Amino acid sequence: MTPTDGAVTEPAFAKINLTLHVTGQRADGYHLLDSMVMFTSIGDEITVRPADTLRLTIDGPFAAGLSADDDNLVLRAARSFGLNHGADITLTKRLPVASGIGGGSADAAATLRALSRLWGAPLPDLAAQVALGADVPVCMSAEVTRMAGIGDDLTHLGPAPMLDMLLVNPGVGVSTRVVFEALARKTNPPMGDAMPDPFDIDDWVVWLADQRNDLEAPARAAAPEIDQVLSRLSAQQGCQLARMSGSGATCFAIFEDADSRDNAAAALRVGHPSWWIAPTDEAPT
Ligand SMILES: C[C@@](CO)(OP(=O)(O)O)[C@H](O)COP(=O)(O)OP(=O)(O)OC[C@H]1O[C@@H](n2ccc(N)nc2=O)[C@H](O)[C@@H]1O
Ligand SMILES: Nc1ncnc2c1ncn2[C@@H]1O[C@H](COP(=O)(O)OP(=O)(O)O)[C@@H](O)[C@H]1O
Repeated sequence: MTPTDGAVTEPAFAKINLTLHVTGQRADGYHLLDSMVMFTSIGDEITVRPADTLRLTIDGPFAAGLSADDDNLVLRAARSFGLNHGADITLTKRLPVASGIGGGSADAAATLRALSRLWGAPLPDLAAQVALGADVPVCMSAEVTRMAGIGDDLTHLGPAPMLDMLLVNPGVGVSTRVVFEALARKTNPPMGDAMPDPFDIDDWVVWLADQRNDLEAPARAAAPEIDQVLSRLSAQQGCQLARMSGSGATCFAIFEDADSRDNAAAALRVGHPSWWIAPTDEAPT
């Protein structure tokens, strides 16, 4: 890539639901959420270049799990501008597919940002973003965000605290729709109003210990491997908290420091060569 080929690159950071409280269900079946969302520095990447027609190429370690057909969220995002413009789009897929860390939604959001810059066009509105995926609006920014409604009511809370995080996926794809449908009780308490000190990770850990992911139980029933991931993560030295993100199956753990996180990653890789194990930290904002 040369700086003169007109390329625009946007990161599609992994989305982590630090909490995910399901507080109700709408008449159309969509669930109401109260979720604390943050982003990590690991993620997919979208690059767009000027072209006459729309084309998508996928590379990266998880490229084989996806096809570049019209249903790909990247191409759906491009068409949502309602313009007949072309672009050569490259998606570098580093996140496992259907894994509770918003890969598809983050890709769609990054595509919207990149094409808005390339085409000089305004971003599609909130309704158009939600139509791509309920998680697309929150993925438009990398800030810590309290997400309510079905994903369309956002309160941005600023940059994430500095933290040392390990993401682990047991290599099992989980359907978001199936997990929501299997949730036994649809009305559960929201997070409450007391919030942690935004810059104090110890305060976050104490606060998170009192919060929940209501989708963890149905996801664990669908994919029992999640039990093993959570118990292995919790047993690692320096692990302060381990929990599932989104509808699973990716779990995250917050570690005391980068050394204990990296030691845990090395230990888990030995016992579980097929797991996706990604040491990471907070996304830049
Ligand atoms: C559960 C969450 C939490 O952040 O994340 P992931 O597990 O997908 O990462 C999201 O709400 C997922 O958002 P997203 O993956 O964009 O969902 P969509 O494509 O719009 O919907 C997928 C399926 O989940 C259900 N769904 C989604 C969002 C929501 N608030 N209520 C729902 O019931 C929908 O009914 C649909 O059948
Ligand atoms: N660019 C994309 N990246 C990931 N998944 C995509 C993409 N385009 C379409 N999909 C489809 O969207 C579904 C949800 O994927 P994903 O967003 O990764 O799930 P999750 O939000 O649970 O991590 C998958 O079944 C996948 O086939």
